[in-house]
Amino acid sequence: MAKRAAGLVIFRRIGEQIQYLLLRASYGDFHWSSPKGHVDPGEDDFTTALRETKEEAGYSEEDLIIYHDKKKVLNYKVNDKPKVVIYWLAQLKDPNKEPMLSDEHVEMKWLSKDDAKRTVGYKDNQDMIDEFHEIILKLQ
Ligand SMILES: Nc1ncnc2c1ncn2[C@@H]1O[C@H](COP(=O)(O)OP(=O)(O)OP(=O)(O)OP(=O)(O)OP(=O)(O)OC[C@H]2O[C@@H](n3cnc4c(N)ncnc43)[C@H](O)[C@@H]2O)[C@@H](O)[C@H]1O
Repeated sequence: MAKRAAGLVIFRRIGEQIQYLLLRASYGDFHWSSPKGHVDPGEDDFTTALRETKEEAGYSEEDLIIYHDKKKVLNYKVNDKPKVVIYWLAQLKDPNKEPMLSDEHVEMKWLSKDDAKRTVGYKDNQDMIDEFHEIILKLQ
């Protein structure tokens, strides 16, 4: 069975700019991703996404506008085992509220779409950012 994780792709608006939050892992290949993590037994994906966002970035549901109908699913392999990651799009209400990191991450950045795509590196994640970005532009 595939390993399952869930999280939120969080963006903020700073003036005319749209920026995406990325966190850098404190382990392994020190990769960058949106807040997300393993779905615990009996937990639904959305509950996981909220819990992991609180644990990893310090943001609660009240800090965010969550677009429940804007969801993307990534499928990839980690150590040859399939993994599925479900992400919802979310906007940080107060763009000046900085995240509070846990010991799972060593660094955070707010990045433009193109810098976020470069930083995550993986094609499916880049495509997801593009798709979410188009959705955000239509929200304005
Ligand atoms: N590897 C590790 N070593 C030590 N402690 C660990 C660990 N992973 C988690 N932990 C610890 O385990 C505990 C439970 O964590 P928890 O967050 O609850 O569970 P998790 O499932 O491990 O969480 P994540 O899904 O966020 O894990 P990840 O960052 O490894 O996954 P990702 O898919 O991004 O990344 C996994 C790999 O896939 C790669 N990858 C990411 N995105 C893609 C993609 N789109 N396509 C292909 N490969 C990708 C990454 O570069 C990376 O190599 C925590 O204490 C945590 O610190």
